Amino acid sequence: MTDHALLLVNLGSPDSPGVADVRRYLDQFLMDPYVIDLPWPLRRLLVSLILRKRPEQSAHAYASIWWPEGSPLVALSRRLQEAVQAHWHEGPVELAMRYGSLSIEAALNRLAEDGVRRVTLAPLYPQFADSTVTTVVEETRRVLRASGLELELEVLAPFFGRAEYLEALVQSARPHLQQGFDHLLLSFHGLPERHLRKADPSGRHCLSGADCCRQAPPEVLARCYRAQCLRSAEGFVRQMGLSEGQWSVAFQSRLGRAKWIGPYTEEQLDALAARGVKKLLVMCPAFVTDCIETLEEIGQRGREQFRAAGGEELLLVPCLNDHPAWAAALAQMCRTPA
Ligand SMILES: C=CC1=C(C)c2cc3[nH]c(cc4nc(cc5[nH]c(cc1n2)c(C)c5CCC(=O)O)C(CCC(=O)O)=C4C)c(C)c3C=C
Ligand SMILES: [Fe+2]
Ligand SMILES: [Fe+2]
Repeated sequence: MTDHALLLVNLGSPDSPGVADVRRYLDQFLMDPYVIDLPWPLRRLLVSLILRKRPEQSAHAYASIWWPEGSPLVALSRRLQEAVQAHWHEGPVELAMRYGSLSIEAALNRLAEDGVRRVTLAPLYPQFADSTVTTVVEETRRVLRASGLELELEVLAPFFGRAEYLEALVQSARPHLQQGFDHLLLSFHGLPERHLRKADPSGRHCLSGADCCRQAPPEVLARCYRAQCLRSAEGFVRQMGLSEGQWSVAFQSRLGRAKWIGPYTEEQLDALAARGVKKLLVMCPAFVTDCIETLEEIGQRGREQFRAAGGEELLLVPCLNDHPAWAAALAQMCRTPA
């Protein structure tokens, strides 16, 4: 059987670190109603305000991490695609980006032309959020409806707690942890608190108390990004054999003035340095490929901040990228996607 394809979808990057390309990319990304969840006129107004200064700042940040092959996120996703293909014999493995170049539409058209009948869609996000997973799934469904392509679609569910993902994380991170460290910070991408409340099917569990994520019932856990991040972190440290006090969780990449889920990575970097942590390891398990948020925000700005606060060394643990254990794990999870 060679008619069952995989479609890997990551977030996407600007075409270049030039200000015009970054502005176009940010406009498409932030105008997605799953990312900035305001009615269109307000969203347009807010995004236009953000686009007055942000493209210059982000372009500078992108330029500092750009590779000869282009954006690290896109280049690493391509390498992952090739590595997964070696484990997936049921059909082609395609790659698309939700924003910017490499559209989902073009990928689906290529698959249909190749005679594919069945597609397993793998949003490359371990934890569920409307701003990542839902927007990818909805865009894929929209393209299928609009094009009339007759492709049977299955979706890989968020894999935050799956043994295959956690084991790959352990195998890729272990050599870095073996170098020794005072503390391990697991820094996840942040999310506005409003998004968490909106996704809560009970309408009252999320953010109801300091420990709500640890007591989330299954239907809440299935939709709560913060609870899923904590499960990933706990699963990873358990399998690594770390003890309490050696590690903590924080959330990075806050944008705008609204309240985001905490604790905030920026504040934790100062707090850890003040507590006497000298050698800090940071890993970012919400990202499967390294990107501006890991390489620049943590690897450059975070490192400077930690050192200025009295720390000596901040080491960034690479994301899963195209690690052989991860490529095998992803193919295996796609065989039982639900
Ligand atoms: C309201 C704004 C944002 C939400 C909500 C958000 C959620 C979210 N994002 C990721 C993963 C990635 N985000 C990346 C970049 C990025 N994210 C935002 C804003 C929100 N993200 C911005 C404005 C940017 C662009 C960079 C910048 O200007 O700072 C990336 C990296 C892209 C790259 O090219 O390298 C990833 C990956 C997750 C997982 C998530 C929700 C949980
Ligand atoms: Fe983001
Ligand atoms: Fe929650």
